[in-house]
Amino acid sequence: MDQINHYFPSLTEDQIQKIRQIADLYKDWNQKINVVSRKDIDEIYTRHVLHSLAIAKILQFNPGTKVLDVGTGGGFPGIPLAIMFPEVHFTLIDSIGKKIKVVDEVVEGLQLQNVKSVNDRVENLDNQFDFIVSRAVAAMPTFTHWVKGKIKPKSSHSVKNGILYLKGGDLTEELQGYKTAEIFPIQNYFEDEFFETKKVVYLPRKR
Ligand SMILES: C[S@@+](CC[C@H](N)C(=O)[O-])C[C@H]1O[C@@H](n2cnc3c(N)ncnc32)[C@H](O)[C@@H]1O
Repeated sequence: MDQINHYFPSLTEDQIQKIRQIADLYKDWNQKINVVSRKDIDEIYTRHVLHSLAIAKILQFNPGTKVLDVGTGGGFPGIPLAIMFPEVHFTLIDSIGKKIKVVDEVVEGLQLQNVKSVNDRVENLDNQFDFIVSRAVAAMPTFTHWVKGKIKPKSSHSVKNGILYLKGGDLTEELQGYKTAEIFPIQNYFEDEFFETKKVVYLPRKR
């Protein structure tokens, strides 16, 4: 928790309060529906909250931006990002109903007004978004196939709309064929060995 304050000094008292509540809410819900591994729940601020917020180090979403979190599970990276950007509209989608139940309970517990949840496969969504965020869902070729056509062409940001994906390890092979991909090592932003191999992959929308 202290780490989060340190890396994001401009958080308001309300945002800090909400982030503080996260551990209790997940510890409680995780006993009923397992969405976070046991080892990770003790390190929820580093492994889930801070990891999710790495995306905020790459891009500050403008107010009014529409962001889709694909395969959100229990709400990562969507929930921490929704706390960080209260004026941005987040849609969190997962194909497993009980995971979305946890998302709904956490959203209610934190009184987040900017989060909508959807229990479906992303392929079935018709809407378009400015950005798609995700972590640990599918290899990039499968993922980009699933979300094809779901990113709006016009951007209000200084960069093109696109995908911000949290990935680990050597991505050389997986990202072959994605010439416009940019890779941001998270250890450049947060000093914790957990982030040693972790990256944010930014994939701008293709024309
Ligand atoms: C390994 S979990 C990751 C959960 C979360 N993103 C995290 O990092 O904690 C992958 C999630 O993706 C969901 N998922 C897989 N394929 C999906 C699809 N096509 N549409 C929506 N959700 C999907 C699964 O149900 C699962 O909850």
